[in-house]
Amino acid sequence: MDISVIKIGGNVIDHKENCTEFLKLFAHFPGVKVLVHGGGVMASRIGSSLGIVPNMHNGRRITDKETLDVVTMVYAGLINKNLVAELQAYGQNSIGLTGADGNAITSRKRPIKDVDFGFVGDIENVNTTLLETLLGQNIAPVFSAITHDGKGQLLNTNADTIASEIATALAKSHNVKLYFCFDKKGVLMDADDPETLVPLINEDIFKALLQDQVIHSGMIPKLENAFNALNKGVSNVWMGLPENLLLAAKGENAGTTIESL
Ligand SMILES: Nc1ncnc2c1ncn2[C@@H]1O[C@H](COP(=O)(O)OP(=O)(O)O)[C@@H](O)[C@H]1O
Ligand SMILES: CC(=O)N[C@@H](CCC(=O)OP(=O)(O)O)C(=O)O
Repeated sequence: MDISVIKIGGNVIDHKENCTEFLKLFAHFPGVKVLVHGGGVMASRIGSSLGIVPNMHNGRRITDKETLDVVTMVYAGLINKNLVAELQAYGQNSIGLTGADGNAITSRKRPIKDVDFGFVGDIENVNTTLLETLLGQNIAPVFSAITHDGKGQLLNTNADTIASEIATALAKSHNVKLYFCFDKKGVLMDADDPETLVPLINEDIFKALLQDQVIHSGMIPKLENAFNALNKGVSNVWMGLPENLLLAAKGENAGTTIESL
């Protein structure tokens, strides 16, 4: 099968109009597809309103017990169910999942090294049989950023990592393309200036831009996940604005394409 794995960032879905525009696009995107959504900005805001202050390290959330409850409610509940309901309205049958549903994604609580990330899971397995069954019925799986350890514990997992690991697992038997849609035109030399787009990036350029702090915060895990997918058999990896998704699918350069060395 030709499969598109599309990730949508929290900064896009946090704006109703942008979210709706993206979901219509996703519903009409040709072929078989999987959606993975973030929502970090919403979890931070809703958590803060409950007195649970966000704690980030290099773009990744430190997830204590209270934060895990917040992210479960916000990602797997509020966001995931609203996205699925809206997709149904656009004629795209879809099913909202955490990693626990259908045993879709198992992960292991990250061991404590320099930093204790708390209830954060590193992915161990993606249930491709389940995904193939759903995709074969033209039901789009819609994943929130929650996985489980198989022993009853839910874990928070970066949504870019989920997209990358799903794409990689499916790439063992299918032709998979991975698209990261977010609130910027792509990788930028100046994150506030869309005119400074970097149209192609490889790992050497990434390391140099990281050193110069041109790339920071959430862009670090996004690019690490992009290279991970490319190095493990995903045929194309792209990042950019949701409205440029169709151009990207046609191979037109409207964002940043990730290249292997
Ligand atoms: N060089 C860069 N180019 C574009 N964005 C960058 C760059 N460095 C850091 N960023 C930041 O990374 C963010 C994207 O990461 P993140 O917030 O995790 O995305 P998402 O919306 O997908 O969750 C951008 O909104 C931007 O603020
Ligand atoms: C462990 C970890 O960092 N989890 C992420 C999951 C959500 C996410 O990735 O959302 P965006 O795509 O909107 O950033 C978090 O809680 O922020």
